[in-house]
Amino acid sequence: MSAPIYDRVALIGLGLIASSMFWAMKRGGLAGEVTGYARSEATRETARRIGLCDRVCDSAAEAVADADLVVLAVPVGAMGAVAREIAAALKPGCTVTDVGSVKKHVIDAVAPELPEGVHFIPGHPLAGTEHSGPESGFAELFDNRWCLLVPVDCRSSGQVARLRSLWEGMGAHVDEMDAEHHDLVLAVTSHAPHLIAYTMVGVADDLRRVTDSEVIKYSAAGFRDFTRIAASDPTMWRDVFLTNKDATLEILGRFTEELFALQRAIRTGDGQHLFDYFTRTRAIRRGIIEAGQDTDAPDFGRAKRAGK
Ligand SMILES: NC(=O)c1ccc[n+]([C@@H]2O[C@H](COP(=O)([O-])OP(=O)(O)OC[C@H]3O[C@@H](n4cnc5c(N)ncnc54)[C@H](O)[C@@H]3O)[C@@H](O)[C@H]2O)c1
Ligand SMILES: O=C(O)C(=O)C[C@]1(C(=O)O)C=C[C@@H](O)C=C1
Repeated sequence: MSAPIYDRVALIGLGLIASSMFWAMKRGGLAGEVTGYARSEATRETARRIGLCDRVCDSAAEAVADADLVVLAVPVGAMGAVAREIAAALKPGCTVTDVGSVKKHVIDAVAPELPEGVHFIPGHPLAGTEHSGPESGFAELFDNRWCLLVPVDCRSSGQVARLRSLWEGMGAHVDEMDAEHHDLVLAVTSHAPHLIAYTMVGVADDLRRVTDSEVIKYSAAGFRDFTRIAASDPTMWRDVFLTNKDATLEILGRFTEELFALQRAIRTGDGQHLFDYFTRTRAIRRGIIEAGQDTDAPDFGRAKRAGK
C-alpha cells in the first residue's frame, strides 16, 4: 500500500458521510490517524463502540489539533458555528473542507471564521442514502459517484489536487464547479426532487387517512423510491431548503408551471401534449445513458475511458 495522502484527518460530525469517509479512507490506506468528534455524547459513545475513528475526542478543538485535513460533516446550518469552534485550534497551513449539500451558504458562513493561511476547499460528494448517524456509513458509498470541489482561493491549487486524490482514492470521480452553479444544479437534481418526494408521500398519507385505502401498502416501484427519499434526515433537509432558498424556489416555480401545463392537458384531453412531453423526457434519459453519464449504468467506466 502506498503512503497515506494525509497523515492526520479530523472528522467533525460522525454521521453517514463522515463514517463512510472513515471506512473508505481505511479501505484505501489514504489517511494515517483519523480523529472524530460529534456534538452528542451518545454519538461519540456509539463511534467508540463500533471502532469509528482511531480516536474519538470530547471536543472539536481536540479533534482538529494537529490535523492536516479537517472535514466538516455536520448539517449545513451548523457549519458556521463549528468553524468558529475549531478556528483557534487549527494547525497553520492545514486544509478545511466540508461535505455540505449547499455551497454558497457554507462558504459565506465558514470562510470568515477561518484563520489566514488555512486552505478552505468546499466539497460535496453526490452520494448518500436515506439513513443517518454513525452506524449508517459504509466504505463503498462513494464508489463511482461524483464529488464536486468548489475551490475559493487560487493559492490553494496544490491542496485542491491533494484533496482530489483523497476523493479519487475513496472511489469517486471529481469535478470542480463554482458555488452558485453548484447550488442551481443541485436544486434541479437533488433538492427539488426531495421536496417533491416529501410532498407525494405526505399526499399519499393524507389520502390513506381519508379513504382508509392501502395507498402505501400497494405502492409500485416509483412510489417506493419516493418513500425511501422521504425518509431522509429532517434536520439535514430543513437546512438544505433554508440555505439554498433562491435556487430551490426558482426551480420549484418552473416545476409548477410545467405541472400546470400537464394538468391542463389532462383536463382538456390534449393527448398530443402529453405524448410529446413524455417523448422528450424519454429521449433525455436515453441521451444520458448513451453519453455514458449515468454512473450507475454498467458501461459508465467504459464510456469515461473513451473520453465521453
Ligand atoms: N445524507 C446524504 O445523502 C448526504 C449526501 C451528501 C452530503 N450530505 C451532507 O453531509 C453533511 C452531513 O450529513 P450526514 O448525512 O452525514 O448527516 P448525519 O445526520 O448522518 O450526521 C450528522 C452528524 O453531525 C453531528 N452534528 C450535528 N450538529 C453538530 C454540531 N453543531 N457540532 C458537531 N456535530 C454536529 C450529528 O451528531 C451527526 O453525528 C450535511 O451537511 C449534508 O448536507 C449528506
Ligand atoms: O440517494 C440518496 O438517498 C440521496 O438522496 C443522495 C443525495 C441525492 O440527492 O442524490 C442527497 C443529498 C446529497 O447532497 C447528495 C446526494
